[in-house]
Amino acid sequence: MERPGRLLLQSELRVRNAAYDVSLSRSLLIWKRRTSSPVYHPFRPSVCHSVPVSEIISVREEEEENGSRQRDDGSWKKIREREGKDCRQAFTVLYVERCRQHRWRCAEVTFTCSDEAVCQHWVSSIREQLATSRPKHLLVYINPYGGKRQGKRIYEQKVAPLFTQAGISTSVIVTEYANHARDHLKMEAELKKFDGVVCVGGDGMFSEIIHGLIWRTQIDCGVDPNSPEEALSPCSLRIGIIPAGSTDCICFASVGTNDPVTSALHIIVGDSQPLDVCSVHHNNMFLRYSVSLLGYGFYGDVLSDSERKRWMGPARYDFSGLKMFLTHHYYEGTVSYLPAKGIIGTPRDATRCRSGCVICQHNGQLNSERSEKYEMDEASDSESSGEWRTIRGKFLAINAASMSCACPRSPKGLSPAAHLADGTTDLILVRKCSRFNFLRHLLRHTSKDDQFDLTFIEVHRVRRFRFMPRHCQSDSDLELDLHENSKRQIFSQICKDHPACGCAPAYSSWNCDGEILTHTGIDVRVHGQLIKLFARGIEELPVFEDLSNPCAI
Ligand SMILES: CCCCCCCCCCCCC/C=C/[C@@H](O)[C@H](COP(=O)(O)O)NC(C)=O
Ligand SMILES: Nc1ncnc2c1ncn2[C@@H]1O[C@H](COP(=O)(O)OP(=O)(O)O)[C@@H](O)[C@H]1O
Ligand SMILES: [Ca+2]
Repeated sequence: MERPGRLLLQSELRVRNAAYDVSLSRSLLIWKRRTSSPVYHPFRPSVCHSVPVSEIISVREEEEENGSRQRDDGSWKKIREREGKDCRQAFTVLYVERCRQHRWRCAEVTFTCSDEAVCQHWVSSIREQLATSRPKHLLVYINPYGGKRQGKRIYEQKVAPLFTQAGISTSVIVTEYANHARDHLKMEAELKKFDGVVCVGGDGMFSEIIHGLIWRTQIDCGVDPNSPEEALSPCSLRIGIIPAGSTDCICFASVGTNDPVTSALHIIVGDSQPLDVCSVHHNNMFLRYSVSLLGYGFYGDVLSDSERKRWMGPARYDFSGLKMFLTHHYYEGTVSYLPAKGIIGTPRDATRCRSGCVICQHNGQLNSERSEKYEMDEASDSESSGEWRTIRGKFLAINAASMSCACPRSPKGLSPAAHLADGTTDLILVRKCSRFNFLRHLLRHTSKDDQFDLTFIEVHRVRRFRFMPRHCQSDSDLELDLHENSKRQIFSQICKDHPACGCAPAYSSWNCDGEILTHTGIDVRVHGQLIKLFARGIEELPVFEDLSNPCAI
């Protein structure tokens, strides 16, 4: 915990009729009960509280008459003047309180003082400290059809009242069709008016938002977003995620919980968490961006199958997951990758990406130095330097996790040691194995056991990778792709008719943050810290009482 630093203000104020010494510094608000005797009272409620200024949600003035509080609106003032009653001034501070499992809630404390000037001085001093990195105007997109179709209700009931309380103004767009938010951000939105964008929906909706925002940023900065070699310009607007989808793994992996109120509070206090973004190309043609999972084979098949079962809601993933596990298809192809050099951390170490992650800071710094060098010496990272490695084989799944991909289904995620902002992605190859072994691997996502500690799994931390399915010898041959796909449809029909024939389809599809990609041969590149979220990474849970507690000073 932070030390209080130089005091800006100190007064004796009352909280629920007890006297408190209240102090404000740039970093902390502390209220400490004045005790007449130094004797410890075990049954008295806690006597000293402190709140980091960065976690104060808002402050509002109240007025109090003979102990009964009333909001400070004009009508009350008139009554007071007319009747000339004995009034005391009060103000309420709303602040973040931590609950179980990384959840945040809004708590409040009301201070009363006899002097109006003192009260106003307190209110204005606290407000002054809240300024800087907090958003004032937000552009909100709601997907009314995501998850359990509760997006609009969640926003209106749980989030909008908090934004109002914090003095944030909003422009709200309820989307009317898929890609509405993306296209609005790309072409129409007056981004200069806003300090951030809020996405109410799931991973698919978040994907729309980043596609709009990244595209728009490149156009505004004169960068060609189609080129796989170009260094993309980072987006300045932060994005807040109010989880209202089916998996919500981007929210879960960056906040630690899928809770709309917690997300709203991270937005209000102006948190900032950089995030890596992968660009996905096919033959130098831009396809999509990905921030969480890019999965071929198992996760691609689960997604394709589940899209037809949207009516089931989030349960469609369990249904399709079981079905694709039983189907047990494998796919042949070639994976090549460029291992991340000079970084600290590996996909199999015990460190976890947490709030203020030093690995993200170190590797992020390294990336920005590298990209400066890269601009001077364009060939430094290319194939010509011969660092690429190639693996040919039969795979049940090929997954690239740019972040842990933790979600309620798997609280540690697809790659538990992956980092939000280290400029790398963890490439996980699951080779063809028995159903029993694949089940062991899958089940380990939900237990403490290491899901990579199996002979048919390998995992590499990479900056770039490519995949080429076996049947696609010349990757440029789109016609062949189409031809093979129609062949595949015929085969799958035959396979349905003759379930025992055992032949597997040649192609799966890529699951790119919950969207299906139309091409199978892809070239993926990580762009370190390209976007920023209103989040701070998962907070380490406190182990024991902090010795540097300012109340102890
Ligand atoms: C037999 C026991 C199996 C347990 C396996 C648990 C592994 C779960 C790992 C899930 C990783 C999810 C990564 C996130 C993907 C989302 O982008 C995507 C889309 O999410 P959305 O519907 O937009 O919220 N969801 C899925 C399931 O593909
Ligand atoms: N108004 C809309 N109507 C239909 N689809 C939409 C609408 N708005 C967004 N979408 C699309 O819905 C898909 C799923 O959204 P998402 O919020 O991720 O929910 P889920 O987590 O349930 O998949 C996304 O691909 C998004 O592009
Ligand atoms: Ca990463």
